[in-house]
Amino acid sequence: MTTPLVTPAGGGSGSAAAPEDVTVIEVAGVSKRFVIHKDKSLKERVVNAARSRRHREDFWALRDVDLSIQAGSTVGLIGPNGAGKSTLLKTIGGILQPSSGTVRRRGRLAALLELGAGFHPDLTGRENVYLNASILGLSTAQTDGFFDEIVAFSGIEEFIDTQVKFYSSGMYVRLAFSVAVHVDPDVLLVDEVLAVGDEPFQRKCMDRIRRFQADGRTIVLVTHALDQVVDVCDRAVVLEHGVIAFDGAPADATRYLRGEYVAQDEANLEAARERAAETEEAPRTAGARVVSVRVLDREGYQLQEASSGDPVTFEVTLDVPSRSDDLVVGVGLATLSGQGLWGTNTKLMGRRFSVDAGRSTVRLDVAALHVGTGQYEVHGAVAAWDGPEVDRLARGQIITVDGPEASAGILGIEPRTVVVEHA
Ligand SMILES: Nc1ncnc2c1ncn2[C@@H]1O[C@H](COP(=O)(O)OP(=O)(O)OP(=O)(O)O)[C@@H](O)[C@H]1O
Repeated sequence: MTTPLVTPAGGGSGSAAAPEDVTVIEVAGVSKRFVIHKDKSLKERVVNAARSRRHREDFWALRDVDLSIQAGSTVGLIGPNGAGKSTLLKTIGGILQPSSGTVRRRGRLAALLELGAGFHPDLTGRENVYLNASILGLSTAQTDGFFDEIVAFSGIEEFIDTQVKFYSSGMYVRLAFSVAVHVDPDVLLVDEVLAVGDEPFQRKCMDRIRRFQADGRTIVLVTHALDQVVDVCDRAVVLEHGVIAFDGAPADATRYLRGEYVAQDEANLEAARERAAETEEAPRTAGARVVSVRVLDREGYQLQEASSGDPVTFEVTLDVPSRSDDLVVGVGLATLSGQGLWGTNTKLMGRRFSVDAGRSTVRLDVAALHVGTGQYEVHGAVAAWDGPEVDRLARGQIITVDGPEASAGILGIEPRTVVVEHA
């Protein structure tokens, strides 16, 4: 059975934007259980044939989730793989029924969910557009009205009479997104499938999403593009293991999640170190640790504040278990939400060196710190010359930068003159 791209949930008008204090989606105590069937080995199946052929296991993809979404908001659902984001989005869209709890929706809801959902593979693009529209309750004449626009936006005119089973993922998403946004929904649910579209199409989709926002419509977006969440959303919800771990401002949510990813990376690094220590061929860099990273002025004093364009020195302090000439030391800057901005390391700088066992400091001079007004995280890392990173201090220091007065943004680019010529 095909899943409708658009559901007439709540029977909304599909046109007027709802006032902002109206809750359009109310998820209350929602849990979703999947039953996983694990095939046993052939031997087990033969031995236990009389009892059961399959082994069943319950898996809770969502646990007691509460979420209210107001009209006119753009909410990002973020979190690690398998956290339950898509399951929650499908539950909101009415495509999955919760095992317990309730979901209430208001207004017409359009959903762009996983690849394969929404379209019937044996039907052509044209037939699928009409099928989806009829599922929504639109007449053929109404569908005729927006058909050309859908096809033009999708950019796949040539293939509109081809069965969708022959579509590439990108073509599929182009048509699916186009249908979803042209049927005048109050609420748009978008799963990360947009990422399979090429860059120009993704830009077009983002433009359309911004237009939706300007119209006061509601958008729920699942994505792994954390910078996009900060850019587009006014609220972000972090899901982890099927529960809401954070709900708030996008910059705070992405910082929280990046912190979790760093903690996970550190746990992985630790496990890799332990594994390396157990093998005889453990690299000599295995136990290297970044103790601190600081930004200094040329006199060697630590800077908490700097001006854009200042010469600075990054100082990384290391603990190394044994003498090594195999180390790469790196430093970098990121925004407070964790978006990486810049980095360098001693290998990129063509500088190989050796350090003795124990504590050492490595200083990297930078001619000018060209960043705009704001606060930045400074990180330090150590890696093997031809191997993986062995340790990283994600937030060694925060530095406040006073950028060029006449410019805004992350880059510290100083504007000089304005020339106006009259023709
Ligand atoms: N139909 C299903 N049957 C069994 N398990 C499922 C089903 N759908 C999802 N799951 C499981 O539920 C968990 C949550 O899946 P979901 O797709 O919602 O995660 P996600 O956060 O969207 O992940 P990703 O970022 O990888 O897309 C996963 O462990 C997944 O394997």
